[in-house]
Amino acid sequence: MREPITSREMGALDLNCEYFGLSRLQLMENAGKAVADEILKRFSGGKVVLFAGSGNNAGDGFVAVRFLKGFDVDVVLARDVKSELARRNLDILVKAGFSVFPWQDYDFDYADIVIDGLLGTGFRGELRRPYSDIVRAINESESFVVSIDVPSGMNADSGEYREAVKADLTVTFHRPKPGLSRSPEIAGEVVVADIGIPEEFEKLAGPGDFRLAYRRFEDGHKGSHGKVLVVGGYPYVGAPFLAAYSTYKAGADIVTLAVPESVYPQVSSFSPEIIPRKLRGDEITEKNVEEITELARKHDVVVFGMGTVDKGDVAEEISKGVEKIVLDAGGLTATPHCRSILTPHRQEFERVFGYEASEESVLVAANSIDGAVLLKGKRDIVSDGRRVKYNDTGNAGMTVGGTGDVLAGVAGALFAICDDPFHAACAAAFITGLAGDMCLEEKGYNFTALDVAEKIPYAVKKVMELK
Ligand SMILES: NC(=O)C1=CN([C@@H]2O[C@H](COP(=O)(O)OP(=O)(O)OC[C@H]3O[C@@H](n4cnc5c(N)ncnc54)[C@H](O)[C@@H]3O)[C@@H](O)[C@H]2O)[C@@H](O)CC1
Ligand SMILES: [K+]
Repeated sequence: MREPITSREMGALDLNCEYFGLSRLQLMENAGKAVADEILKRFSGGKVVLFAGSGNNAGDGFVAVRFLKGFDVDVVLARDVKSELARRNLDILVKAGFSVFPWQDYDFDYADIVIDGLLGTGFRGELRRPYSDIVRAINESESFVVSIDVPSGMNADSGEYREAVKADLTVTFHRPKPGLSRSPEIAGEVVVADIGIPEEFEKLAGPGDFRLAYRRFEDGHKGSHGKVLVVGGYPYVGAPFLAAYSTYKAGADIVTLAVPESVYPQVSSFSPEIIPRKLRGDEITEKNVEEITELARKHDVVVFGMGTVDKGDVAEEISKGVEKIVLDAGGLTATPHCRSILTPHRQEFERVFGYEASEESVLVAANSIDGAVLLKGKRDIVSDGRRVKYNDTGNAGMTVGGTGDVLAGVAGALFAICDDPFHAACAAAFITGLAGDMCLEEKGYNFTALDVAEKIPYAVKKVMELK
């Protein structure tokens, strides 16, 4: 059986499908048809009662009954249908003359088959009435019970339940939900139905991946959206600044930029938003490790290396005293001792790891660290040693200098609020490329890294508004 998928990951995949052109309505049609097919394999006729909730789980049920030709079907609504897609499918049933009843008016005395389309992966908390009444009625019946996706009342991820439908058969979609194997006593026989999501979509970063990493708190205080320490500079000045600036643009609350004395005067005059810190000496060396580690204590993540050359030793020492680090440019030669994201381009990757850049070698490289490798390229490859994703946003205009620094900063901002380096890296690659694509649309190919940074908030807005 395929590896389970959590409801958050499934939600991300389903947003990605929609973004790549495979609509939720199509998926719902396939899901409903799959439920009907499993019933048709086992029964040739009889009385069916579909109990429907208010979400897409109900929508799958409305589709399913359309395929049960020759069965006597009653559709029973627990409450008003809220999901627009489910509503569309319910309207079809009404138009087609199906018998539809509100639960409070329905006299449930007999069914050969009950279809449980009450609650799926959107279920939270505990069953409220009338759901609890319906679940009890289903469990008291002698009917063959088919649950759609998960038995209603069960948490799809943990398998926990207080009161839940006891299914004879659960038809779940795409991949099993983790809760099903944790509560086999209520899941019954589990069938994993293919609903037509291409394998490749599992490996393609999309807006769903960004949403897995990005979080906003309504009641947030200063700092709750991330505190990032960016360390870099010398010989280059613009690179660490670009990274720090982009960290803000990707939503971090506090960004501190620490650079050596030699470049401090320039860097500190760039932007009033960034808090500049002066590191002793003309370039970053081992003697700065203590002050950097001390500074890092007030931050969630350190982004190290932009504008430096061969500072792997320093980066490695810093990584011993912090929890999360993003390494770029001169920091890449380190083997980090904490959770990390490495952002090499092809040449850097091949120099540091000694293999030709490929999906396989990125996977192997990522396996050697506690974190993720984000290989930048026409098609970015992200891996944490277990999972691999590609990212196809971005365009030829992004070969301009500095876009790598932007990406490192964005990765830092996302890593500060998301503990999973793989999700943070996928999100960073996707959103930075999208910002680049928005630049291309507006300005043609002659945009700069600063233009990409400026577009990050708009890319974020676009992704967060997707439905
Ligand atoms: N994600 C996907 O890719 C796909 C999902 N599909 C179906 O969509 C389902 C998820 O749909 P939804 O996200 O709409 O969620 P659900 O249909 O599971 O339920 C959401 C509804 O239940 C209500 N609800 C939540 N907790 C409750 C509680 N404790 N008591 C009473 N009501 C409660 C919510 O207010 C919401 O209206 C899946 O389980 C699956 O059946 C399919 O259509 C195929 C594709
Ligand atoms: K269900």
